[in-house]
Amino acid sequence: MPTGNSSLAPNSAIPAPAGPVVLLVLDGVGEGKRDEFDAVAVARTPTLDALRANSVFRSILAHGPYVGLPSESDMGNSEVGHNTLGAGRIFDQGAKRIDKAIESGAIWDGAWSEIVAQVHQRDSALHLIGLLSDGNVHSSMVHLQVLISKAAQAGIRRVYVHGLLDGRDVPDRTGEQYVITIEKQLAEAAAAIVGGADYRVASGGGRMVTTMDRYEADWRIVERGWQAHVLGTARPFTSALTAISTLREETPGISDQLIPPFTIVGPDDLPIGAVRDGDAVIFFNFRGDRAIELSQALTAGPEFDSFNRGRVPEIYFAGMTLYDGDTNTPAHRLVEPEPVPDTISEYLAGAGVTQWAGAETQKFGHVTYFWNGNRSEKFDAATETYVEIPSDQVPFNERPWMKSAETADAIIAAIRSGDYRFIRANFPGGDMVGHTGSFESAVIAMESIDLAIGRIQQEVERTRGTLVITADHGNAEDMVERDKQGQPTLVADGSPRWKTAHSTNPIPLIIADYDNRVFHLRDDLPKGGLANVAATLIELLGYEAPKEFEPSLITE
Ligand SMILES: O=C(O)[C@H](O)COP(=O)(O)O
Ligand SMILES: [Mn+2]
Ligand SMILES: [Mn+2]
Repeated sequence: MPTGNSSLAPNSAIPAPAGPVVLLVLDGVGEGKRDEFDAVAVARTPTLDALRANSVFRSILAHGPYVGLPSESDMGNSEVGHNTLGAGRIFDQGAKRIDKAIESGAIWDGAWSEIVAQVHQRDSALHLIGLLSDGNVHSSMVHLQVLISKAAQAGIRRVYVHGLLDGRDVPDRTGEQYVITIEKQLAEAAAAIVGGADYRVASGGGRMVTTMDRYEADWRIVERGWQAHVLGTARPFTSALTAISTLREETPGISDQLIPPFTIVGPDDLPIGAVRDGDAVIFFNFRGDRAIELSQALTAGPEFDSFNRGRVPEIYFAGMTLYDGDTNTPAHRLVEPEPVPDTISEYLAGAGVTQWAGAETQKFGHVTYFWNGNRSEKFDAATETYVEIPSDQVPFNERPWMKSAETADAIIAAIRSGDYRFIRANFPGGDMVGHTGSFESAVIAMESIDLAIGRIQQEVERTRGTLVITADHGNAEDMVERDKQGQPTLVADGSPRWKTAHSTNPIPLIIADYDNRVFHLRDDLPKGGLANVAATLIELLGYEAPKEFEPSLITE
């Protein structure tokens, strides 16, 4: 039985097209300066260029307040972007939700009191695992700092931070600064505890090789994190700063995200903060995609078979928030999420509109789980199909074409089947290759995506459907770190300081209709953004958009 809301009325002005409405989300493809650091502009993209020139085209906003983030300077990201695309409305998101729970004190109403009770009763340690970053995408330094202060106030005597290095949502090669900040706070907090306390960084590693895998793309990443944080058997160092400087010397130019995992050991060569029976563990990341797998490893029983965990400590585990609503992962959390109700998928399922969603592994959950308001189950299994194409397990600058061709194959098969009225897919190249900081690779990523779009476009045209192309946030269109005036910055040898993070740029919206329907862009929505896309899609499918949605960007 569909769980959908079935109140979509037919649109009297814009009829449904003969063929499907096909939405392509080009992950991390914004509207840039079209200069030599804009991989989207530098790439040879004849199909995208022709679509921009010959169909309905405008740019829309995908950052900060337009996707529910605190300020204009917050770059967008995939979670909030796909949540907003699917919800058709703007909700408080990510960091902002946790910030509010800290302000109101609600953060201490959930699992926190059980954590404190456990640590006192068992005379055990509290472990804080997560990303050391102020990118505000997966985690926030402020949240970690608040937890450390609160632990000290609660008189907890042993606190160990297992800190992952970012270099992906913040400028690269800045990892040390975050470690220095946290070590200083840990030392101050410990010094203030009467009778002495042990507050230290106990392990770490670059986030793309340690712990933060997503969508089960490569469990070995989580296994390495398990060894570093839980077992304490990663490569030993006497401090996190020594670890980072040594590992950097061994691989000059290494990105923070790729720094191998490490464990801090004491003079006896034993790990200072391995996870033991009776301990409490908080994963302080708030975003789910890259937090689910370690959470599973930390809480699953003997049936767990994604890697061999060896010793499995008996612990109290809590996440910062709920990471997966369908599997209730994790069972304990500090902040309860606000569900996103009445997404576009739910409305379409309720109206009986057949839907297909697909992407390669790296973004599969984005077009399903995030798109559906953090829900991985379908609304109506009878009318929805999800297809995942396995991603390569390599740094993506080495395979920048990713699975663009295979994704196009799957979309074309879905169109040809005639079974689906709404098809949505994600092409990750602009984002995943943009994050590597390799400009040449990002150009190739865009060219391979353009080739894929060309093939899809022909099929949409042949079936008299509508092709809609947008993105979720920027990345590949601005590949250089800029100063406050927007000028590119250089490294010591005069080469550009390549940027690995997202941008705050607007993103494109292209609507190419091949059924000769008449509609125009509205001119009264200059601040239109991702939240306006769902209503636009519903109108393009031939229905009236729900009243609670942000308005459609088109009019008859
Ligand atoms: O998880 C990541 O890869 C980055 O932190 C954010 O990228 P995404 O929001 O595009 O997934
Ligand atoms: Mn993205
Ligand atoms: Mn990204």
